[in-house]
Amino acid sequence: MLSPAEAIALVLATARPLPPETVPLLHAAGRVLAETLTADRDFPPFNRVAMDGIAVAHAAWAGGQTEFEIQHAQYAGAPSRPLLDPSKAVEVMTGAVLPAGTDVVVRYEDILLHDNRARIQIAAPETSGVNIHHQAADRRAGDALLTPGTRLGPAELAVAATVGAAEVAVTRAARVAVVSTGDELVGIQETPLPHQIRRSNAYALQALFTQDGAAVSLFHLSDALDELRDGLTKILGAGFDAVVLSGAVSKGRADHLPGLLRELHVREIFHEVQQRPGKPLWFGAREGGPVVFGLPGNPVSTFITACRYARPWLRAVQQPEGAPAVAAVETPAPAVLTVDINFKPQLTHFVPVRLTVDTEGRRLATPLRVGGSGDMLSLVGATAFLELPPEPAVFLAGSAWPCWVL
Ligand SMILES: Nc1nc2c(c(=O)[nH]1)N[C@H]1C(S)=C(S)[C@@H](COP(=O)(O)OP(=O)(O)OC[C@H]3O[C@@H](n4cnc5c(N)ncnc54)[C@H](O)[C@@H]3O)O[C@H]1N2
Ligand code: MOO
Repeated sequence: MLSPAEAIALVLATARPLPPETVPLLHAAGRVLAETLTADRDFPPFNRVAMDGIAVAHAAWAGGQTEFEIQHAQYAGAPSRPLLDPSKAVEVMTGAVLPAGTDVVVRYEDILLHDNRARIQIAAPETSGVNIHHQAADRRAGDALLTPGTRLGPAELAVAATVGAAEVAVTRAARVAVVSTGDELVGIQETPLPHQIRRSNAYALQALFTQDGAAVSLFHLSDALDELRDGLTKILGAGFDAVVLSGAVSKGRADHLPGLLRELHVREIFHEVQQRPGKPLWFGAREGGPVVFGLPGNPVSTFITACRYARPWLRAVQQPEGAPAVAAVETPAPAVLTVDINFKPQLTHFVPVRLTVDTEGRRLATPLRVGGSGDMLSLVGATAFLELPPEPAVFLAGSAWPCWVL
């Protein structure tokens, strides 16, 4: 049986970059850039006044002059007017172009203004340039500011806006079908009969994949073989990039999916991974069609396997052509267990935890009480999960293990 590392390698080997598309910047949050955005001008584009006050010639001030007549006022957004007489000053506002002929700004807090004259109350600095954000101090025109493969968060969107990228090329959103299966499951508006439950997995998966920019469609199919076959045939041919099923991949008589998927020409790449939860995980791909994740139906198994296998695939396919696909997939950072964990089976053990940071900056992982992989309530408050290897059987408090942040 495959280890999680072998399984994720097989999953990622199927990831092909999605093509780019152009979207308005307003709709680009969370998407992955498929072009290079360059500085269209210097940053800042002019010597920018950084404090409200007066601008003077440093040479005059350093030479002993402390009283300056105000020649004019320079506001942000107004074309720059030079200082014509170096013994005078210009009142300047933050964001204004520094007037030619001046090279230092003195804050209002450090001057007295009276009768159109300013008296400076502090000693001149040794050099000019104080309180000025100099042209090109941050970047030069033509510099690459954002490169392909960058996820557009708030900071990146601001950069795109400032270079005038009203539209940006991003990788197309992955189209994902989330399909729950099972005759015991009813819709969330329905009142379940005693032998039924409401379907919850699809909502967790929808939220998880949407966070990564995917366009998710929800489906539900019953366990009846004919309905399952008809439904899956339609879904597999509907142009999705990935089909994510939950349930019906284990050994029960109604667990038809592995056989049915083979019948529908979805090539099995693996079935079962040496792990808990999530051992019955199924993964395959259809030639010219979607990849298919058959996630085990128990809610904790569904959630953990979606995070560990489906989400990295989603991130990998969003990396544009040429960008290293594996760069999309973060590596787990170690976290320190706060309690002992005993786990004897020779399986990788995924443990939902809450992460905190101690006074020395170490990441601490406190396991949540999990009543088994059907206990979906145990995931509430989880911020990460540990990946404990098959050996040893006892994981001591104070030891550090790979940890995936949710
Ligand atoms: N004889 C064996 N039985 C089982 C094995 C095994 O190795 N041998 N593996 C167990 C493990 S581990 C898991 S996990 C489950 C996975 O089974 P399936 O993927 O076939 O899932 P189902 O049987 O369809 O459902 C399991 C459980 O989860 C509930 N469920 C399913 N879908 C949803 C949903 N969308 N929302 C909420 N809850 C859902 C379902 O009602 C079941 O209670 O198999 C073990 N059995
Ligand atoms: O591994 Mo199953 O996924 O225990 O619940």
